[in-house]
Amino acid sequence: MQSDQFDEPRWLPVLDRWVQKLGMTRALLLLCGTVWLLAVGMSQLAITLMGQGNRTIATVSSSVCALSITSVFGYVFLRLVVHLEQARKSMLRHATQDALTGTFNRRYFLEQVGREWARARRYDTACALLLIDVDHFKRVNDSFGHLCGDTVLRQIADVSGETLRQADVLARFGGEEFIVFLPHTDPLGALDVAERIRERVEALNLSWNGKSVPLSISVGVAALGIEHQTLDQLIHDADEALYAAKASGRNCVRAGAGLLPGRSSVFSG
Ligand SMILES: Nc1nc2c(ncn2[C@@H]2O[C@H](COP(=O)(O)OP(=O)(O)OP(=O)(O)O)[C@@H](O)[C@H]2O)c(=O)[nH]1
Repeated sequence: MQSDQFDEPRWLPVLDRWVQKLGMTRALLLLCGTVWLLAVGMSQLAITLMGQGNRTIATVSSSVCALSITSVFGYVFLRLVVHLEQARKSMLRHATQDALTGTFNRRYFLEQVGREWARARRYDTACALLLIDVDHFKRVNDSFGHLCGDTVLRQIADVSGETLRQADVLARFGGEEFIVFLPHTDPLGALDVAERIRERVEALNLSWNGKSVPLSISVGVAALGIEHQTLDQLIHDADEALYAAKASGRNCVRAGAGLLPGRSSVFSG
């Protein structure tokens, strides 16, 4: 997970307040006037100190003053650019990521996958969806505390992320629920990915204050078919499959109706 802390120059809020108070035009005029007076004053001082009337000294001292002032302004400008870029990245993270797990958030998932899903439908390519839900998560929170619960969510996000391909999209869909979009993946491939994630979560072996935390997930799988007119319908199928996984005793993978006609659509833990 990335931190939202960034190195904000301390003078930036002061500068901001100052510009707000005076208005941009007046602040700029005041700044230019001060810099100009400073430049003239410094070069005059240098000329007086180093010998009056000497043209070479005057030229050198004015150049030194101009260079120092340019350096200060260059520094301020560069820090502003760096700060703006950090702020932009931080805003982007807030808009797209879940703060706890570092996965994408629900809003970004629906936006991003909405486009990919439409493309898959349009060009008739395979794609699938997984809904992952932590089993008895309330018990984990109640027995080990919310900090442990948060760690569980992070670990499940990490394990899922490590199992997926780069083109797959993983997001936190709700409290203890994750969603995965698998582009160019047929039903068998999707079941395989779901089962691998389930196995890896089961093997996590997390202990909290010396006690082992029982961990498992249930996964519902749905794959794009002609009956899916909207992304919501695909999600709904995955949700029904997840419900079936919970009803079958949890810690297992279930496929949506009609995903694999004529085959067993069950993987069990
Ligand atoms: N630690 C932590 N807990 C959360 C977070 N978001 C949701 N929860 C908790 O997740 C729990 C979900 O509980 P339930 O919906 O009853 O589900 P469950 O206990 O996992 O039961 P099943 O899904 O049926 O296996 C609730 O206790 C929520 O408070 C979070 O960000 N951190």
